[in-house]
Amino acid sequence: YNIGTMTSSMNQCNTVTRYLNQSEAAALDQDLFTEYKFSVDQLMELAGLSVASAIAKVFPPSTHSSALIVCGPGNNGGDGLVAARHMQLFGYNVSVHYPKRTPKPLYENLLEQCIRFNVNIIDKLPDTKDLNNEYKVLVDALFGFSFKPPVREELKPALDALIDSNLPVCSVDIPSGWDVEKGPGEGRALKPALLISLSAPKLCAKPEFLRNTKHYLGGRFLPTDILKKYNLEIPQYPDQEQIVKLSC
Ligand SMILES: NC(=O)C1=CN([C@@H]2O[C@H](COP(=O)(O)OP(=O)(O)OC[C@H]3O[C@@H](n4cnc5c(N)ncnc54)[C@H](O)[C@@H]3O)[C@@H](O)[C@H]2O)[C@@H](O)CC1
Ligand SMILES: [K+]
Repeated sequence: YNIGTMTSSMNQCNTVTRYLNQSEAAALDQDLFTEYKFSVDQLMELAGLSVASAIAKVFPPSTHSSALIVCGPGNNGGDGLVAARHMQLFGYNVSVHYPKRTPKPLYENLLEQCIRFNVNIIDKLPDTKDLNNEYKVLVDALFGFSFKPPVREELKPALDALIDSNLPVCSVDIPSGWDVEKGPGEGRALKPALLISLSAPKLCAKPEFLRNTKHYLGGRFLPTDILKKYNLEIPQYPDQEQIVKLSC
């Protein structure tokens, strides 16, 4: 009896049965802002903190000291800027590449905070060989649930750098370049080593698309009524942690 209990708790698998489609992800986001009166800054801070926490769990600073975060123009990029600051506090040596900057106070302030926390801002990405030599882990904060493929020319070099590198890539919410509902598609696609789904997993995070990808859930801010409204059952977060491991 005792052994059985132990085995089953050791093999415990956290799985989800419901995945959000693209319009549900956007609608849930809107509900949090309009009905629950959250500001973007609040949710982005929690999202970015959970991203940094999952990365530190899987690729800790003791073995993966030097990290490069590639940030896109939307809120996914904002999550990356927040994660950059927390990772710096966790002991990483963090660099940020932020090629298309959105001129809004939220992003400008997050970038300024990065600079003040000694995050290194790099305007030009090194070639693949130098990238592989200079960093230990990459963070993909290019596109989130609002992305529609194919990627436009202006951000293609940033996505290509993530795809071409042989470093582990940690994707924020959606592996960039993937269809939010249909996954990586045919041909050349990013293969993240780690995906951190935020608030609830989207369809592209189904296990069939994540065969060699570790999967965590973060963004611990969903009220019970939202879970009910969207028919979501998410695993329980352990204790006070910001993240919960999905899959076995
Ligand atoms: N409710 C949640 O779970 C929360 C989500 N957050 C983050 O917000 C993300 C969604 O943010 P947004 O809605 O701002 O959008 P995204 O960050 O997903 O991307 C939108 C940006 O990408 C550009 N873009 C879209 N398709 C493109 C293409 N084919 N080629 C080049 N550029 C393209 C758009 O012009 C826009 O600037 C989520 O994935 C998550 O990371 C968090 O910040 C806060 C809370
Ligand atoms: K991403």
